[in-house]
Amino acid sequence: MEDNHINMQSHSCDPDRPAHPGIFPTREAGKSDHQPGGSSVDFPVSVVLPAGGTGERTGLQTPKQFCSFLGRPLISYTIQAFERVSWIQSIVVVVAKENMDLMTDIVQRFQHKKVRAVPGGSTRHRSICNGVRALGDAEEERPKVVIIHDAVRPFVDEDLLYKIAMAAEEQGAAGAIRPLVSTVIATTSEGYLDHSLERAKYRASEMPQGFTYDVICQAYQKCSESDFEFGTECLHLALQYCGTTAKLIQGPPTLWKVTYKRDLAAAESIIKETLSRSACVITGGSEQAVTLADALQKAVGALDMELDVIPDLMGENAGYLLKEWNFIQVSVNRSCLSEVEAVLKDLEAANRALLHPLVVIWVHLSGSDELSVSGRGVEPAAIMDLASAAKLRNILLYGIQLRQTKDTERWERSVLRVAEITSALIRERSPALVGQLLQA
Ligand SMILES: Nc1ccn([C@@H]2O[C@H](COP(=O)(O)OP(=O)(O)OP(=O)(O)O)[C@@H](O)[C@H]2O)c(=O)n1
Ligand SMILES: O=C(CO)[C@H](O)[C@H](O)COP(=O)(O)O
Repeated sequence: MEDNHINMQSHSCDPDRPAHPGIFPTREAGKSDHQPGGSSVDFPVSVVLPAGGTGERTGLQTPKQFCSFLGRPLISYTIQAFERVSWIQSIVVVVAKENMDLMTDIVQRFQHKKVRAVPGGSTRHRSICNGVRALGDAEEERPKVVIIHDAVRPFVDEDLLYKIAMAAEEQGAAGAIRPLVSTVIATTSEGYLDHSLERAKYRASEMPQGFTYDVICQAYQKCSESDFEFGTECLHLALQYCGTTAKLIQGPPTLWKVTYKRDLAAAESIIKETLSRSACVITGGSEQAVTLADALQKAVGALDMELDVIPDLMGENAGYLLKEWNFIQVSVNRSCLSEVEAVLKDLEAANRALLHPLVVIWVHLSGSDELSVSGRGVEPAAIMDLASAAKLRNILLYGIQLRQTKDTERWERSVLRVAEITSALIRERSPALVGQLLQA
């Protein structure tokens, strides 16, 4: 259970919390991307992402690295996890020849900048070897350290990459490990137990792994056809052919490799959970909106989502537009969509919401005397039209309507419903509900 566990209660300090599939909602709006501990390496590091497999074990036609979550292929999440690390200079993605065009299209569509694709081989080692060779094409661009990471492990974070790169530079090779979940046994050819290994002494070898360029090149130059055909462990090649003993570093459980169909569902759920951590409420400065936002903050806190409350998206607050935040625009007694239209325009100007569908929720707080939104100006069709246009830009717009009341109990119930609906809309990102005006 541990591997797919998602901690629903705590936030950024939990080391086992899902790492970032290239999505990293930092708490500080307007600042540049977070660098854990501010660590950076001062030697050139490049990455090889083997993505040339067929994903037979998923039982699907599409190789797992090209399966999409929220409209974006898995490989793109993995690439972004590396691309956002400032000290990584280049990324080589190794794909099967027949998928080169698809990969080029992904690189363009999701605006990957540090990436180039090279053709893979018939086994994982052959693919990795092609990637490493491609890094050596231009002598002046040769990295000091090469990080190798399966394209189908999207949840890798900068802290671990830093540790791997530093250890690889010092030691020649380094790799991530995890404790074994099950005991490993050896079987006889007749299918009986031969012996079992003492579990505490062994570890599962995971990715990422890092090597100095010289070590990994030499290992692939010297290794046998049998290694290329049947080998599964780059660290072993470094030991056997270069005498390099790898430093091993324990990584988080989310390093696990998408292998079976159920892993794709688990990856999707982690991606959704990560994208749903934070939202900001835009109040327009109205007193009632601030009261509602404060009440929402309390209610949503219990649902494990953090809300920042801001009056508008001006000045420093414009930083929110560049982050993986969701937006809740509260409009009070104003049954027109102008405020949420302004938010959509700001997002468009900031060129946001290309990589992941972003959620914008319009909360219309009507006066106790107002009948309904449809009775006063805004027709449900208007929000539907606005939402359809926004959806083309990968923004999912939903509406929630609630009525002010002096009846405290009723008001609290309504606020709780807004919080629940908001949380569900942000988590699920359902395209089917886009443009709907829900009643709280
Ligand atoms: N000839 C190959 C085989 C595998 N890989 C890559 O190596 C990583 C880990 O391998 P694995 O999980 O075994 O992927 P597949 O070989 O695609 O899966 P399966 O064994 O189920 O077919 C994947 O990113 C996969 O695309 C590769 O680049 N070239
Ligand atoms: O964990 C690893 C250690 O090097 C590799 O990702 C693993 O060996 C890939 O193997 P397979 O292709 O059999 O899934």
